[in-house]
Amino acid sequence: MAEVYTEPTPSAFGANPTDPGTPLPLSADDRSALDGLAAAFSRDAYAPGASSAAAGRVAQGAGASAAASHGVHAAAPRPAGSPILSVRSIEKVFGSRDSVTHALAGVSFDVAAGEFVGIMGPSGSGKTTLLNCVSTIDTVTSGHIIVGGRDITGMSRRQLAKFRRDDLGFIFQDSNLLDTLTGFENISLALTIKGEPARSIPGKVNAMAARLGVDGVLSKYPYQMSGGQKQRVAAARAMVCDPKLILADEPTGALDSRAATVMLEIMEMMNTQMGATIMMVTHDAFAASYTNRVLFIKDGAVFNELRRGDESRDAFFARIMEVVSFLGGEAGHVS
Ligand SMILES: Nc1ncnc2c1ncn2[C@@H]1O[C@H](COP(=O)(O)OP(=O)(O)OP(=O)(O)O)[C@@H](O)[C@H]1O
Repeated sequence: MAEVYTEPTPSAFGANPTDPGTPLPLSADDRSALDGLAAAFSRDAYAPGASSAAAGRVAQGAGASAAASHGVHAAAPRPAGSPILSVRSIEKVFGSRDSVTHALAGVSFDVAAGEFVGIMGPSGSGKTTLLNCVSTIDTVTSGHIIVGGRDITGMSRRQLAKFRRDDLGFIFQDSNLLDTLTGFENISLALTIKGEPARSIPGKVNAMAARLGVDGVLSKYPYQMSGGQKQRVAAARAMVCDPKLILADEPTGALDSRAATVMLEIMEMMNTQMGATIMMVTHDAFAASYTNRVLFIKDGAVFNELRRGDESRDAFFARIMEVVSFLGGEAGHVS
């Protein structure tokens, strides 16, 4: 889609993110947006009054000297091998008595550090339920989910909130950027909520944006960005806190084929060069062909698994399509 340039309106951090300027007071809208994002990052532990404190820290972070901003953050590549995620015999039952759905009926698998894993399966097979359980949006009926050696199924609400904030990064189909914040502010807010010292925030945001090719849109608001730019800013927001695991839910589902390809190449780079461990739910075999391994879910259970190995992406795509066709052929190449 052609990008229409609109002069950015002054933000709370100045128009140029590399020269943040004097922080302006946040409007009531900005504050309520901050409340929303803080709640998303830390739903249960979020305390009244935290928004203004968080906003203050964002403002300080963005206003810190640009010189301090060169303490560039880059996630250290993690060696593949040890599992970051272990899913053990999880079941999820919805409803009761007359109307019971076994959305997950004993799912087990591991995701090793440094893997990029795709989850595919027909509609209603349990992909979203699985993602929701790993992301702690939902709870399992039985079984265990272990992330970074800790069983999240036994955590308290407060521990879960901290876990989501510290250990997980999210990329949704709709970028879920806050409309009233610029790209810079959206990314920096993730660091602020995590408690990152204000002086190191601009450097980390600018460095991550540069790696993901969105340094040119940091002063723009989401409505001034293309769909692909928004997704890449969302990816930068997910990556900037160096989470153990990035969960992506149809990250290219709303993009045209060109923007989808750029996004997938960025995610591949996040995995291979920046050490991100990624689990991505997708209907799209083309998107899945960028991963190292695809797990196929059917009727709430792991039905098949394909590993890419040294295969070309095209060859992997062809094998994925064979399984998709066998399962009912609802996924395919983005047009
Ligand atoms: N809150 C709920 N209450 C009752 N049943 C549910 C609920 N959420 C999901 N289900 C059922 O669980 C099963 C798995 O749903 P899920 O959304 O995980 O599938 P999916 O593979 O993500 O599907 P799609 O590809 O269409 O998004 C389906 O039969 C669905 O109807």
